[in-house]
Amino acid sequence: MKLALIGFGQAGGKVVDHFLAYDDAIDGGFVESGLAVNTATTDLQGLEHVPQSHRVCIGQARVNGHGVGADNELGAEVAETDIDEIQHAIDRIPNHEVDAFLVVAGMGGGTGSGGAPVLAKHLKRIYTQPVYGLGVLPATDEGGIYTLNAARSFRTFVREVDNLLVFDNEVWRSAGESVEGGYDRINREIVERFGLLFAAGEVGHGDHVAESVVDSSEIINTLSGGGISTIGYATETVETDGSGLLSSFTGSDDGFDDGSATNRLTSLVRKATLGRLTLSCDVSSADRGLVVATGPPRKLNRKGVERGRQWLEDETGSMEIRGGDYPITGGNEVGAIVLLSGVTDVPRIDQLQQVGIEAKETTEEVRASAEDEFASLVDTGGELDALF
Ligand SMILES: Nc1nc2c(ncn2[C@@H]2O[C@H](COP(=O)(O)OP(=O)(O)OP(=O)(O)O)[C@@H](O)[C@H]2O)c(=O)[nH]1
Repeated sequence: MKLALIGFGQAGGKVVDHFLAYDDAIDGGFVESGLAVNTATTDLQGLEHVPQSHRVCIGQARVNGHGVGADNELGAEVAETDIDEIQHAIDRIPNHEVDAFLVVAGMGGGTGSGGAPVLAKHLKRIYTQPVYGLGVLPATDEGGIYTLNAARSFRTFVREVDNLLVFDNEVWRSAGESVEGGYDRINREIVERFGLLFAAGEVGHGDHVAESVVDSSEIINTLSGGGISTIGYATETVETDGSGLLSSFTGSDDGFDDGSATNRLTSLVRKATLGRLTLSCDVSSADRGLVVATGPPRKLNRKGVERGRQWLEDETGSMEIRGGDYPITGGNEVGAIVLLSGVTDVPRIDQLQQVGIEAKETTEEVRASAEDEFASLVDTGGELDALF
């Protein structure tokens, strides 16, 4: 499916930059346009693939190109004030070619976490296409302000988008990795999972007609109904060097074995679902799901996808599990992407919400005690007045 990608803030911009590179590398055709919006000019300058004309610096009057320093209320304010500038850049996207918008942002900073929900709300008012969010959660040791920003912004972002796809930095970090090196690797993991999913819905890709190609309406239907989504992905290397010539005459295989293809796909679907998800959750709490088998067309079969799909139906107890293929010629990996949508049992989000509630209570306590102090000062003032 064709996406208009809009990266908000530093993390958002970098992830969109990676999406553009990935789309090119796999010839995916799922990116219609990629934009980056930021309050910091240096972040915008650091991008490699987003065209200059698609980089929008907002909040110049307030922060003069220096970022909002993790103040997400300020991030939201400047996004509201400068929404016309962002719209101006979006106007250059051929809107009729776009199946959906995807607003990408780190939830822990100021610009993206404040601005992304504002932009999503605006887009939903203007366009008829779905508006999805891709929210990156901060790692837990990044500091209180990041967690607090994420806790506040998450609720708003979920409310404003048609579905919030989530990626949790905490789960994907590796010990001993530099921050920058780590982000580069993590960003590749992000775009591989979400990119393959969206590329799968881009009908007409490649020259092979799969048994049951996933199309964009299946992705849209799985995401519709709102809430939050997570993705699992697993791959296996396969032999692809059978003799093509003879097999094309005999109709026999080039190493293709229906039974083992079925088994392979079924176990890949299990691995993808039960392995590391972009956001950990209780799989049985998913409301809807989509299974996509990727890889060389001759290694994919309908039965394997169907078995995997049925297994996921049993795991989730949901009747809304869809399935299909995304054939990729030339590779030697078979994979399964599992999209779980409308998940509700997510410990990480409960933890974030708890932080949000505690922060609100602390703020209220601080305010109440400040008011008490002020009142007692006024009282004392009254008593003092009476003395004179
Ligand atoms: N996955 C990933 N996360 C990132 C990356 N860069 C920053 N982050 C995360 O994003 C959060 C910080 O958000 P940023 O996008 O840097 O901040 P911002 O939206 O630009 O806001 P300000 O810097 O406050 O103006 C932190 O939780 C980081 O862990 C990245 O390239 N990839």
